[in-house]
Amino acid sequence: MTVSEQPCLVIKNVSKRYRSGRFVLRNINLQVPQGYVCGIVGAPGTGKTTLTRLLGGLIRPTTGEICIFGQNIAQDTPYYRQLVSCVLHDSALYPKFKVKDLLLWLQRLYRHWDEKRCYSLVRGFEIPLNRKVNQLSKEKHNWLSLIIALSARPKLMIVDEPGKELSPAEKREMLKLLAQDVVNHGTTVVFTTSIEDEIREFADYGFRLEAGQLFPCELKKGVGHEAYMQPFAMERMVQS
Ligand SMILES: Nc1ncnc2c1ncn2[C@@H]1O[C@H](COP(=O)(O)OP(=O)(O)OP(=O)(O)O)[C@@H](O)[C@H]1O
Repeated sequence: MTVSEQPCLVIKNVSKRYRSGRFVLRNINLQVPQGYVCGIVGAPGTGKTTLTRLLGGLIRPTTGEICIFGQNIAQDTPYYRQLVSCVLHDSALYPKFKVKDLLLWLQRLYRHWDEKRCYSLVRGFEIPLNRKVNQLSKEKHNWLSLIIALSARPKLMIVDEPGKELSPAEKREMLKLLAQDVVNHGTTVVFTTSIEDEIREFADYGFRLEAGQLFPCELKKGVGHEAYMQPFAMERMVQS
């Protein structure tokens, strides 16, 4: 397998049990190739946030391993942190920073930070630069989290229920923005949702999370996202 064919994300036999309870995820296997959108749909409480936090390296699997471009994320290297942006639906940004100071600080932190794009999105979504993060509305905070994640120019974006707290129109806009990033920059996107139609519209490949396991969703390919739809065998993504 050449480097370009190497999957962006590989989840191998991953299970997760919190100390206090049952297994939330059971022996999950998934491969996501570079430059595709993978959507995971699940009812409330099925483990979407748990999976997102595992992929973002925020918690550790009970068993199994997660590799990004062949590297196990348990090693937690700065290299990996530059490759991945993880946005949780309740992500908290530094509350006391003014937006402009936060962006300047992040710009120094991320090697591939795209300043031009960042300010263009900040202007486009009318994020007030002089306001403190904790004075932003929930909607603006949501947008800012996504803008920051995109501006870091990650190879892999992991987004937990994008736009969960936005209006349906804004939520669509957010999903479109993510899909555009795949077209324009070859980013790989993994997002979760509780709405199956979003998977049908925005994902190249979709999976249903149920009883701790992933099952492929039937997608009507070509509906609204022909531009970034390319043939790929789904069997290669889920291995049982
Ligand atoms: N830190 C934790 N400790 C113990 N149990 C937890 C913890 N976090 C989540 N859980 C449990 O794991 C299960 C899955 O939760 P999770 O938040 O991952 O699901 P979800 O699909 O994201 O739900 P929602 O759509 O409501 O956000 C739930 O039963 C939840 O109570």
